Amino acid sequence: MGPSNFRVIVVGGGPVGLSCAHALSQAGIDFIILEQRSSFVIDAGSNLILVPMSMRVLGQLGLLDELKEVSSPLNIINRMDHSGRRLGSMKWFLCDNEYFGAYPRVISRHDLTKVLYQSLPTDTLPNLHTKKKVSDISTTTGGVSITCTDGTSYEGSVVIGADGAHSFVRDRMRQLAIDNESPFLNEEKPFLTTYRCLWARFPATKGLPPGTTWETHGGKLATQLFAGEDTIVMCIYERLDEPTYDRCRYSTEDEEGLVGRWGHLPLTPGQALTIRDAYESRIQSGLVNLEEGVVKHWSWDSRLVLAGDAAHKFTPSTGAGFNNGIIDVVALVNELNKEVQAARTETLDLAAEPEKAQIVAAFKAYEASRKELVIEGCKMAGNATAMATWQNWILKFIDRYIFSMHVVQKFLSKQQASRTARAPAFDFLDSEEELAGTVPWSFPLKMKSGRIE
Ligand SMILES: Cc1cc2nc3c(=O)[nH]c(=O)nc-3n(C[C@H](O)[C@H](O)[C@H](O)COP(=O)(O)OP(=O)(O)OC[C@H]3O[C@@H](n4cnc5c(N)ncnc54)[C@H](O)[C@@H]3O)c2cc1C
Repeated sequence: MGPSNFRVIVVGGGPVGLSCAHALSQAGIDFIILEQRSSFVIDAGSNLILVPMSMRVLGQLGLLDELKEVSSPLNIINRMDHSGRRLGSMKWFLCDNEYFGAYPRVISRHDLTKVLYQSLPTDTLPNLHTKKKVSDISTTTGGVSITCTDGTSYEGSVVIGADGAHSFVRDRMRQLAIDNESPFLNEEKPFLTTYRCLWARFPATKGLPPGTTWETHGGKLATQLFAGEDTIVMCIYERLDEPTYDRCRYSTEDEEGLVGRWGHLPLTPGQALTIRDAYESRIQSGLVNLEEGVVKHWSWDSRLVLAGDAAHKFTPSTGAGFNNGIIDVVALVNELNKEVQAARTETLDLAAEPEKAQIVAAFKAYEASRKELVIEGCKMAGNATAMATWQNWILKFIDRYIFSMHVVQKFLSKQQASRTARAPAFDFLDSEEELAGTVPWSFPLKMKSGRIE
């Protein structure tokens, strides 16, 4: 950690907050993390898919080998309708192994957060605080001051809001915009929910080896099943009667109600495993609304900036949420690091802080580099969910007859590959290029091995 006066306060220690900790620590930028839960390792939640763009930067952070040990490669998604009729298969999610030399991987949220937390340098651990629910943020002439519900307070230069879809930092940004009569005003409720998702994790069963993936599609409801090493996760997407901007918390009775409505439907061919079978053998489950949208303004002045689900929310059908969150971290820390290094070099003072204008420019450059790709990704995820739940006859027709055509998948895979290739990597870290395939990354890494300059 550099002896700088520039200190970043990260609100939220979920997967994106922990990724910030790695990136800031590698850049030598002082930081603290404030997390409301009692642990950084999350023992709940659905599994996550890691795709090549995030695996590449996790490799730069030196975490890929460890993550590979606790994750399984995914290759083919098999698809059928609710009556068991095959709809064909596709590469997950249009991610062609040959393009980037890697299969996507399925990992439990527990293992992901465990690796992210336990691999942090020991000298940074005192900067990570649990049981700190942020309840107030004020901007000062020198930076920001944060208060938590237990009465403790923290001072810093900027705040990164990595505090999820219902972000407190985002609410505070809106209040500051209102107080200052600023045109940079976000909506009060930026995310629309059209679907809810019941997820459940249950013990691995015979006949579903790690990496097996099944989807079922049909009117109003779609399912996904991912087999990991020890457990299998199912996600059931149900379309709501009416889309809503309101937050909703569901109870176990609501979960049981959904299973009552749809429990007879198969997750795999031949009724071998139904939704009810999987739910009844669950280790954990949850029912959540699937918010969708991209926040209009990602930063406030030179003080507050959003990353991950706080800035954008995707339906999980394409596994895009965390994968985009970590790329936010890359783009944001690249920009901040540039300004911190420039301030240090100009003044020959390791404690120098960037000027306000430089931080504003860094935040704007970060947002500009991410927005377009994130909006595209969000639309794609929403379309995938709409198509799988046969939202109208056109989508049903495309899903049943067009999407499984090899030529269509090849075309879409190439488009997806060009989006992936545009994802940035850390520009201040060298790397072994482990993920090299037939599509060149548009952000070449400086190679330790000297293969690419
Ligand atoms: C069913 C399901 C399946 C998914 N599958 C995938 C997938 O396959 N691939 C993928 O990439 N993504 C997937 N996602 C999305 C992924 O889970 C999210 O995008 C990811 O968790 C976002 O990380 P985050 O750190 O931004 O937010 P979160 O994970 O929500 O973490 C935010 C953190 O901030 C803390 N916090 C909140 N408020 C405060 C406060 N006031 N003070 C202090 N701390 C606070 C919270 O406790 C939490 O730890 C899925 C989501 C769902 C619901």
